Amino acid sequence: MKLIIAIIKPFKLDEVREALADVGVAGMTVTEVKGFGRQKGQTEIYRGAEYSTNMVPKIKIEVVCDSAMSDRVVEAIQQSANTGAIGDGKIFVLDVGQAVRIRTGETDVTAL
Ligand SMILES: Nc1ncnc2c1ncn2[C@@H]1O[C@H](COP(=O)(O)OP(=O)(O)OP(=O)(O)O)[C@@H](O)[C@H]1O
Repeated sequence: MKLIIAIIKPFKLDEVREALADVGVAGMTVTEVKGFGRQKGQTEIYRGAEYSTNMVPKIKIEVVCDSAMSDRVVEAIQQSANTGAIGDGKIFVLDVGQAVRIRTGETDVTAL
């Protein structure tokens, strides 16, 4: 099994979710996060003064899937989250040792 972590632009979430459903992803976790890549330098006004902030709102998607479908999941995210502009995000792929469905005790791929 693989854990695929994707950091994407928030407005791309619906499109990415649909693309993941199309390749057979059954579940995912979504978190609102902040981060920066190479773009940095975003500015914001607070009480009339301009402040530089390096932290840009992003969405983090976590998907655990069978290793055999990992490449398809990564491709679906890369294509659906892509605008061609800076800040489109990153995808990380990690190995997963174990999964358990709490309700039934099913394990590994059958727990996904
Ligand atoms: N090395 C990293 N480790 C963890 N998270 C990262 C890393 N790089 C980027 N991120 C996350 O991904 C988000 C988007 O990164 P971003 O797309 O700006 O990266 P980039 O390398 O500058 O690419 P681009 O040139 O396309 O902007 C960041 O806001 C941050 O949350």
